[in-house]
Amino acid sequence: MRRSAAPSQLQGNSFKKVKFIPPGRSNPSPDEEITKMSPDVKLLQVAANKNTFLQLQNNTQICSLNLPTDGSAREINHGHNYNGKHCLEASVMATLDPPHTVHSAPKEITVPKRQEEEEPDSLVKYFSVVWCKASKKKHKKWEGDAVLIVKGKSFTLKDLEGKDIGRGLAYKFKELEKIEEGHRVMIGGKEVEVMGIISPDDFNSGRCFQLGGGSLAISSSSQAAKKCFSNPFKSVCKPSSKENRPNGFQDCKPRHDPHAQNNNHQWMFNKNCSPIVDVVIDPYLVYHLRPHQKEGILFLYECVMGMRVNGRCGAILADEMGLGKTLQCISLIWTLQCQGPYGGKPVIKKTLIVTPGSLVNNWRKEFQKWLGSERIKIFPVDQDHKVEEFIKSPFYSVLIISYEMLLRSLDQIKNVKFDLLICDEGHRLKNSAIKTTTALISLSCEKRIILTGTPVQNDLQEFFALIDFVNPGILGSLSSYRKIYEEPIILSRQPSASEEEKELGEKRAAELTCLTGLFILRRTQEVINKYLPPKIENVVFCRPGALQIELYRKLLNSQAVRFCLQGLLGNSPHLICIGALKKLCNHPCLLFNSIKGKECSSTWDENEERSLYEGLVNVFPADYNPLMFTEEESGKLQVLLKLLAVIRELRPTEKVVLVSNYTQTLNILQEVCRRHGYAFTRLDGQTPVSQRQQIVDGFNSKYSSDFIFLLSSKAGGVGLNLIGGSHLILYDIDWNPATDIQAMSRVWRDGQKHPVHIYRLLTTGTIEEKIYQRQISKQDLSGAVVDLTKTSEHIQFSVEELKNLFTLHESSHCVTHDLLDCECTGDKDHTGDSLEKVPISRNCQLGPHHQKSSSLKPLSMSQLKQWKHFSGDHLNLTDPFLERIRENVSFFFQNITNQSTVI
Ligand SMILES: Nc1ncnc2c1ncn2[C@@H]1O[C@H](COP(=O)(O)OP(=O)(O)OP(=O)(O)O)[C@@H](O)[C@H]1O
Ligand SMILES: [Mg+2]
Repeated sequence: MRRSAAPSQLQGNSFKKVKFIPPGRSNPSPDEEITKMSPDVKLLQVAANKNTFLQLQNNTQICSLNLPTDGSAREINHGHNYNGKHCLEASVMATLDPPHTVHSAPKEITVPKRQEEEEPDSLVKYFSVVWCKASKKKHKKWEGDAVLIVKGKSFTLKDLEGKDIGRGLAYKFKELEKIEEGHRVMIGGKEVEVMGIISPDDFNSGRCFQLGGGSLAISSSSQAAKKCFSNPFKSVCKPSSKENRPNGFQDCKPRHDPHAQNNNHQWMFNKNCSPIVDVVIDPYLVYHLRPHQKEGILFLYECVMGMRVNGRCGAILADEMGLGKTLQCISLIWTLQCQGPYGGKPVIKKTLIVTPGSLVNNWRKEFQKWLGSERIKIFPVDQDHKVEEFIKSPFYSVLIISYEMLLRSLDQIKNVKFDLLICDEGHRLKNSAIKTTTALISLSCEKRIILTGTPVQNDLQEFFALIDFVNPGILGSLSSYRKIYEEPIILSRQPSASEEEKELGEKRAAELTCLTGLFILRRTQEVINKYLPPKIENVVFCRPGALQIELYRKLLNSQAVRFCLQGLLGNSPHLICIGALKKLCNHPCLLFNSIKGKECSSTWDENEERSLYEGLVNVFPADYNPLMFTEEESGKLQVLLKLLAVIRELRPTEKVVLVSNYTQTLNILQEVCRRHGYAFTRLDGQTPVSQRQQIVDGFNSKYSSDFIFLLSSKAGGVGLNLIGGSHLILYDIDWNPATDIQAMSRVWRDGQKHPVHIYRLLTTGTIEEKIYQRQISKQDLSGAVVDLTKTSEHIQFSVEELKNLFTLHESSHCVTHDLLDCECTGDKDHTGDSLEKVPISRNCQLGPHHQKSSSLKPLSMSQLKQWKHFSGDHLNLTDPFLERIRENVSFFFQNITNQSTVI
């Protein structure tokens, strides 16, 4: 029989194909490769083996990067530093349950119930097959590889993208048991020939689809990290034919020693057979590097050099905020720009760093901080420094540009040959359709790094986009990824999932984590905790003012709210109601402004906003002037003022970062600063990008007289260092815990000299408490919230939830505490069991075994219970700041991290 054009004939069947050869690259036959192995290369290996191979040394002065040329180097890299760890590290990123969209899962088998009962599970078998349309032709022209699942008496045929392409029933039971290679079956109009057996493990993990899908160039199994330096020829078998497989497929032996020295990297990158030299990081930098940063640089080096995944040069560094991703990249750039493993020749000449506009100058400053101005010539693009200048001058090696400017200068940038591309805050590339992503994809640079402090596995499709950006095609096409990974994983997380579906989903998730863990690294804040001062976090429940309560009641009685509670959510009136309540919590004058603004507006939506605001204006005093607002009208504002006063008094040299999500609220806070003579500076969405760094530097400077930094968290939170402030007050709460966490991370980071105090202000019994509960309750950590781009518009509310949201709890000191099932009455310091005893539960797209605690994760209810907590009436408050504000506070939660750190 001739099997012309069947893919299997060219490369062996799907699970026998050569591994580690990325799609698109030629896949030379093993024999060809072996004959190419020149004596020179062997000599070179000997030379290489004599080299002191590259390890991260404990000596802070020397940090050299490994070049994997022999087995020992392999062990150092992956046995010691990363083996298995990456799967673990990568897993830490995942935080959330599956997104709300539920995809229909591929149904493996549909067998009538009665049959299923008769057939034992052990009869599920998997085969790799080739298929073609049924015909009477003698010489078959096979059309493709596929996976055949035989369960009981039923067949399912899946193509290598995971799609069902055929189903069948019948066959006698005994015959089914005998299926082996060479066997032919007819399924749904297709003729199928069995090529080999697939182990359940290979099927469950999805590996049997990978290579044939033209996707993964990575070794199989959880040992992937270790194997990525193994011989690329190791899995090679001759195309299947009965002659050379006398004992059946499973006895098939590799033709070449899988443990032989790996020269693959050299084959690809050292064609001139240059001598191998150690790549050593500048001791000037090493002196400052933290251990996790040394590890991170080694990781980035291995990724961009194509050492972790053969021929793939992308990486995602997803360290939590403040871990010094910038310094790690600067070290990498400086190292690669000066040297390389082959003949010492530099690996890169030009680097492109794309970053949010507000951070262009931060990058410049960091380069200056760590390398001074002489070593490396960087070119930050701003109004006065255009890309043309960079292009014309051979002087500069690093171009730093904002995402917006990149789009405008794309044509010019495309003409420059960049060897390394770094995308800071790169989670924005999670949408492959947006212009920025397509622009960056169009750049030919192979070595790509995404930096992000935000977890990247919240949404499996966004995850795919990020992975596909750094290592294009590594997960195959989006459609095959969906079938093989996303759908089974999501399905397995549904409450209705069967055991089988759960197992499959978990295995696929584990496999995906392992594969991507080779080039994703995430470390949590804990690795730098020991370098940081203590952090005292407080959740402060502020009693609402009398006017606030009256207006709140009135709003809840409005027709608009009643409509919402009847489930009439057509034009999203609930969002308008929520917005009004939130404004009221910040200050009644904001609500007043909205009412007046709408009265004058011709676009006032008759049905919704009018019915919400009806009669409200009468609750305000007749001569109410929002510009003359008083501080007593808002519970939170009163607390804020007392807090500012006590900070000023007790810590006269310390500064405060005051955060709100709303510009209008910042206006009020600014007015309050003015009234009380507090010097302030402000950064919000309107602040020109060119001025942002200056404002930040000004505040951080010890010579600055500014006491307060007014920050709009959404506008400018990401990436900023505000270590000049040691008190951070979150004036309002966002639905999305990530926004708040981002803001909080601005002050508690490397370089902070003082103990950090964080105050989160919530109005007792109101919607703010509900949002907080939603943030921290496990159930609500689902897809919609932990992502900076998601807002309340993305959250679906049931009528029940709205009922709860639209309730004012006037008699409670703290509804959140009431919900904790805590026995205490809040009359003394109360802390539950030690925090360690409480399992920290995090929901993760990639499964339960990928969970790890982290200080930057949203709290869970059970964790909150472990915080010290007490009511405002508590007599002996030891914290002098809390003591001063207690009068307006009904309840406190407090947690101290790093209490023992000596600063
Ligand atoms: N080894 C170090 N020693 C001292 N300071 C350091 C070190 N590494 C980084 N820093 C400082 O820590 C601060 C935070 O670093 P960086 O801005 O790079 O964090 P990041 O990981 O990018 O965080 P984000 O996700 O918030 O952007 C910077 O001021 C940086 O200079
Ligand atoms: Mg950063």
